[in-house]
Amino acid sequence: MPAKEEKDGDEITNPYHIAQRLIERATETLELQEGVYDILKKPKRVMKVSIPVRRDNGDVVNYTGIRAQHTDILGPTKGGVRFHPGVNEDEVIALSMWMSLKTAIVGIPFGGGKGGIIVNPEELSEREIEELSRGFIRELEPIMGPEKDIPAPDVNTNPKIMGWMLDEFDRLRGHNVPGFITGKPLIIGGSEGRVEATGRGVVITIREAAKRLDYDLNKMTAVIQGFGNVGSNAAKYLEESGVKVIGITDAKGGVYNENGLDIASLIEYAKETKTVKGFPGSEDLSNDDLFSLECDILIPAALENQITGDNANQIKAKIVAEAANGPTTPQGNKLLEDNGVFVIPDILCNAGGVTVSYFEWVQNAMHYSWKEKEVAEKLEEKMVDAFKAVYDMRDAKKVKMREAAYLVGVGRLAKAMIARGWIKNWEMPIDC
Ligand SMILES: NC(=O)C1=CN([C@@H]2O[C@H](COP(=O)(O)OP(=O)(O)OC[C@H]3O[C@@H](n4cnc5c(N)ncnc54)[C@H](O)[C@@H]3O)[C@@H](O)[C@H]2O)C=CC1
Ligand SMILES: O=C(O)CCC(=O)C(=O)O
Repeated sequence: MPAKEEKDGDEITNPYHIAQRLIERATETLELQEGVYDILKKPKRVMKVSIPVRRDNGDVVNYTGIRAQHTDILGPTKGGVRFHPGVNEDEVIALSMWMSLKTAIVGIPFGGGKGGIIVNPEELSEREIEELSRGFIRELEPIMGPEKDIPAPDVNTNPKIMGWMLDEFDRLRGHNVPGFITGKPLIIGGSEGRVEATGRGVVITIREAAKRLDYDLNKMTAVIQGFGNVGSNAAKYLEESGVKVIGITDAKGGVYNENGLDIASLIEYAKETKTVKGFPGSEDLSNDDLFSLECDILIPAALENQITGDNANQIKAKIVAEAANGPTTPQGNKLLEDNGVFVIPDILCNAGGVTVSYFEWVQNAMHYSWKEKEVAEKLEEKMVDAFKAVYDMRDAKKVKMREAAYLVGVGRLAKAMIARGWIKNWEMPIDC
């Protein structure tokens, strides 16, 4: 369904429609030919596959996997694979569109891709998850590869799963292809700093925002929704930057401590118990209460559509840093902006992950590896430049950060279309 069928006042929660609307608006502001939106509004390719898995009890269950490749105009499509019962085609497409914009904003030579399997991994044994992961790659191998489409971790996937996926791909090709996947274990070509990269990048963008807004991080408090890869690393780097993290929730519950949670101990605790809930020395906290807590920084680091027309007015934070992809609906976003909240949009805020994935791919191509310090320095430079590009666009066009990010992302994709001869007789009206 085209995005235009929804009216402006409606609460739009379909991520595909949200992505389309924002891209369309950017193409209009940039006065691009309609053909540009026609290209960007849908993915270049979507492949849906069946993955039969023999369960431990002998039953066979046929799972559905999806891979969307939005555009490869800047390079091979790139993006994570999530395992979640809520995965659906529109969600995966939207996530692939956001990848295209994200890679353009940080200036790396990748297009946008994303994948998912409709499954609750908590219901599967480790052997079953391995079989499912290998099956996903077997089915999608024809459209993947280091110069075509490169997967990585996302919700409920991790380096161990990337290792299985790489092994399956290598067996199919008959030789080692380390650049096929990123976020893999170090011993088989992973990069130092990839596990931490998204959280680290989130905190760099918060620091850059605080500088511009003249806030002192040492006097700030933060709350985080989601304590997986991204949320836990964001918490760690926030604490290191002097921010007091007072509230955290995950899918099973939440914790609050007005004096600040001890993040290193909480990470250990959550590793053992698979949740932050019940962390000694803290009070219980619900997701609803997290959003309305008195704090300076709110970081949604879980799933889409968490900040909506229903709860955005309750948010007291001065900065919302979107570590998750698509955590805010358009209505929620409007309320945040009307209330003067500084939003660091997802396609900028969480771009640290794919940036270090790019460094991993480069190291694989060189058959060489960098030390963590070098990776962290390179990430710092990319994130600072990306933040500046978006912030400068915000000033130049007198728009909010989200719209500015879309103008930078779509503008750079349009520049590539000019360079490839897809658009003729047109010049960028702004520098991006
Ligand atoms: N892993 C990466 O490098 C990147 C991830 N992202 C995005 O960041 C977000 C989180 O991803 P990861 O940390 O990798 O996933 P993860 O699987 O490691 O962690 C997800 C966390 O969200 C929590 N969660 C799930 N549903 C929830 C709910 N309804 N309420 C509260 N918490 C809930 C889970 O309990 C878990 O703590 C996703 O939107 C993902 O697309 C974005 C860029 C890169
Ligand atoms: O590291 C990557 O390639 C992709 C990470 C990702 O899925 C994302 O940025 O949403």
